Amino acid sequence: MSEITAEADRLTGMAIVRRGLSLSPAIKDGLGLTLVLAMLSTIGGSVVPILIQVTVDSGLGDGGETRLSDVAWYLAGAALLIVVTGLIAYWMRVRLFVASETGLAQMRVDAFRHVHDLSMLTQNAERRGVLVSRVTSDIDQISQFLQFTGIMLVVSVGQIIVATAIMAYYSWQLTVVVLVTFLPLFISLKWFADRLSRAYDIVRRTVGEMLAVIAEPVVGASVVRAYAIERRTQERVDAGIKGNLDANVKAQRLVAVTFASAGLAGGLANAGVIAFGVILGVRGDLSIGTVIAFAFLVGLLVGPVQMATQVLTDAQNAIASWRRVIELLDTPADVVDPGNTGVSLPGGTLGAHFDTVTFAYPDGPDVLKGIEVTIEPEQRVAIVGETGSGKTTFAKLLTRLMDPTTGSVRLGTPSGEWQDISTVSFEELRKHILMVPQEGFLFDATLRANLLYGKQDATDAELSDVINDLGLADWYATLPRGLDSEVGQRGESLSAGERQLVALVRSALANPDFIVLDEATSAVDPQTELRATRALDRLLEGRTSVTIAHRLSTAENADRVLVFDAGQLVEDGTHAQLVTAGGVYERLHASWIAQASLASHTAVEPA
Ligand SMILES: Nc1ncnc2c1ncn2[C@@H]1O[C@H](COP(=O)(O)OP(=O)(O)OP(=O)(O)O)[C@@H](O)[C@H]1O
Repeated sequence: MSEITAEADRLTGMAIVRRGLSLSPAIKDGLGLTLVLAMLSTIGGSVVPILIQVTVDSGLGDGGETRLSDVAWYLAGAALLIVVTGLIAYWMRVRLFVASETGLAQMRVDAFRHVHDLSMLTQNAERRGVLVSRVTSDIDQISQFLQFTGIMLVVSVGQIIVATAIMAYYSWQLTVVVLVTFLPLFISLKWFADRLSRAYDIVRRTVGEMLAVIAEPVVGASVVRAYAIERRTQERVDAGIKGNLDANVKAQRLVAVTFASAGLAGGLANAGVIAFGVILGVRGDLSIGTVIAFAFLVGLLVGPVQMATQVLTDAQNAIASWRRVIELLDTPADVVDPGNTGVSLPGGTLGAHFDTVTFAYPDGPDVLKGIEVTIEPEQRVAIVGETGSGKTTFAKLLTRLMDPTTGSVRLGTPSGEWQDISTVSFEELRKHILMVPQEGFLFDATLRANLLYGKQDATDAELSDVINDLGLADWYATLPRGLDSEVGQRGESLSAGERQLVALVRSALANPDFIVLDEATSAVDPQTELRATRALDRLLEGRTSVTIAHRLSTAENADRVLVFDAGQLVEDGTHAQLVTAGGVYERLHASWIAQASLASHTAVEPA
């Protein structure tokens, strides 16, 4: 049984980057050349101040002699250099973009597939949102880092090194002046980055909270209106928006401080350069061109320092995101698909055998204990039991949505072989056994597209045959646009009963030999109820079925009733045998009868 692993928690930042790159090898494709281009464009940009110096000095001329033709050449050279540097920067960005997007697209595909391989346990409701955000926003964060911040880091570091080297070549005294001015900022960068990172964490958290308080009343609009809680809802929304605004303002204040500090340091450095430059110039140690070039070189330091805190924060976020995606990819799939190595199931209608099956949810007690039972082919079995007795767990094990903790579940025929379902490929298994939920999930598409989830390549003729066989032709004829009707998000344009019918048609299209059904509990109108009962009867004909029964009639009409109590199979027989056996079933049956008579009594009572 696996939870999202914490293995990646132990990796250092660099190890995460290495692991991340090995999972998306396309990112590294041609990275060497891209880095060389990045360095070339940096050097190109840094050479401009040198050209300014030689242009100014030869323009003003040594000893009063002006060489205008040289100035023209230098200017032409500078223009050419700027154009070439621009082209190199463009080429570098395109290469970087293509490589990182290709690599990350692969990572998205891998992560998405892996989410599907995880068992229903790992993907339980509250984790689903987290899993989706790993595939989407976490990978976006890495992409942002690789395409912008990461290269900015390389370019910025390169720019600082090259600019400092050129400064040192011109004048070590002025270089010391500049570096001393920037030193306090360099030292405090990490402190700023940590504070900014924390501030952004709060921004992200408040974005989540804000979206939740906005989305909830939209989804539950009818409840908000029914109970007239618009004001309270609006107050919660306002508070959510305000929280996000405050967090953003706080984070942006920090950004503004770093920007202003770098600008201030640049201004001070330039003032120092001019002051000391004049002194050195007067002594004849420095030319005017060199002092002007220094001012430009100081400008080359300001940009990287202004961006440094942002770069460090983005780097931290990207590493955290990479860590989360790696954790997801490292989580072992606990229900493993044997794929091509899987065995086939025998032909003919299948039965099932539970061989001393025990099951416990992660860190929980055994919820199924030593279940030993054989279900014959074509048998109609009803499962009954109190809530929490283990009925759904039994059904999930039977369809391999989860694997038993101990023991095995097999499918086969009494005369043929029995195969452990963990050795059968998912594809083969789904051809034979299918779990029909109370209501199928509906996608925002046409009714036809939704039905075809049962069999993607079914023709229209096949589809209408199945609908006719289930006796549902009159139902879809009542829909305004027949099979082309749009069902809306999650099927909201259909009634609960119609959504049940969709689940039945899908399963009939899939045509398995064995159906495991969670009987619908939601009340529907009598006409749809009748249709659903008739369709279900036809669907189960000639098939083996196990139904989690919530209705009296289902248990009464079944060939066999299995009664669960606190994770144990306590009774096994027909309705007639069990209803007077003095056990759990007799008690349950009595309470069903009582409920049914209460319901009919209330129905005829005047209001
Ligand atoms: N995802 C889960 N994680 C942990 N425990 C679970 C999980 N799902 C079910 N259980 C526990 O396992 C036990 C059996 O649950 P199960 O859903 O199989 O019962 P059930 O008979 O189908 O109940 P119901 O009729 O209410 O659906 C219960 O105690 C339940 O709390």
